[in-house]
Amino acid sequence: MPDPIKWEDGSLYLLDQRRIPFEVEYLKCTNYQDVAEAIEKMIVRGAPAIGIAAAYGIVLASHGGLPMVKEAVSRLSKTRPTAVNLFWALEKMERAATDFHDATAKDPGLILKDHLLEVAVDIHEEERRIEKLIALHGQSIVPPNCQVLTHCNAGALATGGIGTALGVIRMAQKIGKAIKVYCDETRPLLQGARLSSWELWMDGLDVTVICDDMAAFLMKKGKVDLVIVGADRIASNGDTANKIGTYNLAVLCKYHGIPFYVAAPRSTIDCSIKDGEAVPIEERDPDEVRTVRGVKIFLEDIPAWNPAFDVTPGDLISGIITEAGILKAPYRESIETAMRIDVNFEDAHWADSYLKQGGSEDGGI
Ligand SMILES: CSC[C@H]1O[C@H](OP(=O)(O)O)[C@H](O)[C@@H]1O
Repeated sequence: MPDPIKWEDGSLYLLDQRRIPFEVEYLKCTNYQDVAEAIEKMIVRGAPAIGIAAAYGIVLASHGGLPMVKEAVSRLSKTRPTAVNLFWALEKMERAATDFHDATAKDPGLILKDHLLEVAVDIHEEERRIEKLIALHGQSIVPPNCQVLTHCNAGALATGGIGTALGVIRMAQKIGKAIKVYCDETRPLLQGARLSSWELWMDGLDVTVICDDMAAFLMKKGKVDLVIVGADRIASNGDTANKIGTYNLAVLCKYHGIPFYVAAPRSTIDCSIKDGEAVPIEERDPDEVRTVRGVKIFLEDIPAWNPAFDVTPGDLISGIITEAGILKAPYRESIETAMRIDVNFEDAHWADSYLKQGGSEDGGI
């Protein structure tokens, strides 16, 4: 699986996910403006991946010192409003620059860029380790011979690691639970059809793409035992913002008595908001609805509505799988506890032993 985010020789290379699966092309970013545009155009997308890319964007601004770092933070924070990982990463990078700036006042020899690169790489590497823990915890809710439905792409392309929802699926498969996966195509930008099916197919999994409007009938036919999705922002009561169409699945799962799980790192939890009403929902260009891969499907003059996310109430969520374990309702309490847990990353190593089974040295992805 090509890395969606690569830092090489002082530049950031972003896999252009708009072209996947038919072309594998990287965009070279040499300044923070390039990174901001890449996030807005969804060349790089997915909550954790957006945060990681933005962190490297701050590194590209470091030659201008703290003033340019602050300029870059402001610009990057205006790219996409919903995924909280973006703001978490920018805050961490700005704090590192500010703290370091005080230090450089005393010792001008220190190089801000090297320090910020260290912090950005650490954010990236920690995300990879976190996803292995999410996968280890999450596989426990996947029964053998499970038929799993997933929505959008919460895989390696969305996170820079093994993925969150797809990381759970990969781990369950590697541990020996034969999995059949259905991917919702996920209109309008088709992240499920283009990205998730490609990731899973490349890993040799049994994957089938369905149109979003087929999910209910698939459930009625008894072909879905579990739904697992990613997240972009989780409120302190467990209400979860994720790709538009996720809420539909949660309601359908309630009706059909099917478990509905969210998989996400704790950096996706926003404890500053009490419920999902406060999540800023990105509205994108109506032309994304008006076209399919550039081909118009209805008249220009007819308005289109294009919210990129919806919010699933916590009471429709069976569990939230994080690196600190699987959180259950009441989420206000379980989230409060989870945020205080000091996670032992040692376990991530034995995740590798599973992921490497039949896979390459880099943990099977
Ligand atoms: C692992 S988070 C992935 C999350 O992000 C996606 O949104 P987008 O493709 O618009 O960045 C979608 O909500 C996924 O669940």
